[in-house]
Amino acid sequence: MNQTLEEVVSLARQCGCGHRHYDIPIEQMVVGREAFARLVAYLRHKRYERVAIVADDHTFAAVERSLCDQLENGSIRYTVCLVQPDENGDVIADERSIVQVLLETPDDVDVLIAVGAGTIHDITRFSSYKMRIPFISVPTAPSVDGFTSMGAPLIIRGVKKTIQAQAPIAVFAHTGVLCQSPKEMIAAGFGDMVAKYTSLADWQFAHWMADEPYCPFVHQLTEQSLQTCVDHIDDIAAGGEQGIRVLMDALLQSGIAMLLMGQSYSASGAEHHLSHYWEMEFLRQKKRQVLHGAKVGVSTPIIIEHYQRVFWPLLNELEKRPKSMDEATWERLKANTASIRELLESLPSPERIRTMLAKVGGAIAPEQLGIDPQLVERSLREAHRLRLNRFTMLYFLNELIFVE
Ligand SMILES: NC(=O)c1ccc[n+]([C@@H]2O[C@H](COP(=O)([O-])OP(=O)(O)OC[C@H]3O[C@@H](n4cnc5c(N)ncnc54)[C@H](O)[C@@H]3O)[C@@H](O)[C@H]2O)c1
Ligand SMILES: O=P(O)(O)OC[C@@H](O)CO
Ligand code: NI
Repeated sequence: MNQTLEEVVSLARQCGCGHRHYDIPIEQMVVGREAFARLVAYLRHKRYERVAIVADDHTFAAVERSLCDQLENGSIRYTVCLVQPDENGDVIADERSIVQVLLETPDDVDVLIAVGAGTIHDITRFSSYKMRIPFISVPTAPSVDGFTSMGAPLIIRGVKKTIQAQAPIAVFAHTGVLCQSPKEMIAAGFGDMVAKYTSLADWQFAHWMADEPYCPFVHQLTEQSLQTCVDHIDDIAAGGEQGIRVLMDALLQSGIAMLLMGQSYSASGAEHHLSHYWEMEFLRQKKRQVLHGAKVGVSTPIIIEHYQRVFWPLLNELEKRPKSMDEATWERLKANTASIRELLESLPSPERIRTMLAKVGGAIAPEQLGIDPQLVERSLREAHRLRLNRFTMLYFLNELIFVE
């Protein structure tokens, strides 16, 4: 983390933004080679006797010997639930996976341990919440900022919805395991961070235009985690321990920012709408899933281009009320024009973002991920409908501007 966990807890307590900040239940957060030894010490300290690991075939293989040997040496008894992939070979955070975890978890378990990346964490987060027991996070790849957050984005009847559940009570991220994770997952983690350029801009916009709850401290935590990744891009691209630690710390900090607000505004704007739309389309077409961070990485410059192309001209036509706008929208937009201009100007160019993504080995265009231009076009028109309670600039342009 850029700031220690203790600093964040203390700053959140002093925050004067006027909004409720959720308590951070995370008691320990370890990123290092000693993570699994510290996990065992933590389990013993908590006197947890019955532990259930939730993983999938790949994530369990990534930690198996190093984690299980430690647990056995520490006399911790554990069961393992390996969540099964769907017909396409993907493990999905959906009804089936959740029911599998509920069925395979013994009734007297004290704590669940999520051993995996974003998907395993969301399945475990939701299942443990419904079982009214805590969960511990053991990330196997620095691929998303969803380890420390409390929301679980789930696919329910084919629709991606985020349900607020719970954050972990502790995180033990073994840097040896993270460094061994596939390079695409490291690039995806960087992509999920780059997405904060547009998510933060959308959040700020939502606050100005629709009085959505906003907190400068949470904004700053997220921005700081993004900036450290940008500052250390060479280290992250090299994939060594130092770069992976910087990336992981940033992902954990962004997750805590979401947790403090009890929702994901800071981390997920229109670029996430597009990604979720593509994900659902791939599920419908029974195509193999693409990493979340890879999708939000390529959607971020697309959203910036779209805002520059569609929003910018609108801001120059506000002297008289344009026919495309109702009175209230016009007044509000006029009152905030200077701030919105400045906000749009502050976004990096799409080329700069693509250069950064390429540097860490990530995709820069949707076609590289099997997402065709028609799907991109359709998502720019429709994807905001997935989250009608999220007031992004994309929502605004599609729902509140009336094109004849
Ligand atoms: N809760 C949140 O706040 C939040 C935040 C961001 C993303 N997410 C969600 O996370 C999900 C995506 O997670 P993801 O991108 O981490 O992918 P994932 O968890 O689906 O993992 C992708 C694949 O990588 C494998 N894998 C993981 N670690 C590995 C390792 N060390 N070695 C080899 N293979 C490994 C997995 O088994 C899986 O097959 C999406 O559903 C997204 O919406 C949630
Ligand atoms: O819950 P949502 O809004 O899908 O986003 C969570 C996460 O992907 C942010 O990086
Ligand atoms: Ni994300």
